[in-house]
Amino acid sequence: MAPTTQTDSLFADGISVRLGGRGILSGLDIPPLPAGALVALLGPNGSGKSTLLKALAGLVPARAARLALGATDLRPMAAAARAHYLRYLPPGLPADVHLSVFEAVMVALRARPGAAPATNAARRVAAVLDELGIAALADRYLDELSDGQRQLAGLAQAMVHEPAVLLLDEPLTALDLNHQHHVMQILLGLAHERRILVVLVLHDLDMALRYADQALLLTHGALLAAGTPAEVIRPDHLARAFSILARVESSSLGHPHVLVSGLADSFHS
Ligand SMILES: Nc1ncnc2c1ncn2[C@@H]1O[C@H](COP(=O)(O)OP(=O)(O)OP(=O)(O)O)[C@@H](O)[C@H]1O
Repeated sequence: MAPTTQTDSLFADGISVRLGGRGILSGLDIPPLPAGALVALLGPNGSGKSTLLKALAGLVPARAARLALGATDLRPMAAAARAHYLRYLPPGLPADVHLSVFEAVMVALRARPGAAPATNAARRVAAVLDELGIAALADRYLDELSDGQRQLAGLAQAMVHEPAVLLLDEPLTALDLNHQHHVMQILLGLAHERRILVVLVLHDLDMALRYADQALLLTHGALLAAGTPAEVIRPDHLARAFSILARVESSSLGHPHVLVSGLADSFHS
């Protein structure tokens, strides 16, 4: 396997996925996503966001004209091999796994090629739990945690691996407001300081406006818009994608917010 550095961009062109006899993604061209970027994947329910992340991770059968991390062609790799480069975190961890949080993160770390010796590994696991503010959960069992706590444990599993690309499917969904911002700040740090490409599905457009470097907006399995969050999260795009009448205004704190004034049924397609 060719060595890959964490400074490579992800290239995904002509991504097509069929599931259950239906075309879910049809020749989707994603602009190159650079290492070190926090990319928000946006779109209405059923628009193909999860399918796209799974296609990148090799978890659903997909065709691609190009799928590469830098010069490394990911297409011939099965999901297990791709996981060394791209780590997919589903929206919820299975609730029936009887491992402690520490053990679960350790298992993830040991699965990494060239895993660190045991004492370093234990230190690394403890550091990640600490960084996420869940050190107190280390000895708790996954099947005894709340959904939000389990989501943070899943994030620790994904982070400890330090892949080149993190693919996070709705990582904020079960989290309270404090943890949502905490996690976004951690992800921003992973992107900007450790040069990891973080692609995350978000339903909260304000979070995307506030934290993301780039945004991708999907509708009906196609890319409606790509660019900076301000370029993507615009009234005309929101009307077409979400059938809402909305505008973006700056709050008194200087953060942009989406203000919804109504539903735009006439835009619904
Ligand atoms: N295994 C499957 N078999 C058949 N169709 C599927 C399968 N998985 C997803 N789909 C369909 O693919 C489309 C895209 O689903 P996907 O989960 O990617 O959407 P999403 O944008 O992530 O939605 P949400 O915001 O609701 O999570 C939907 O119409 C869904 O019904």
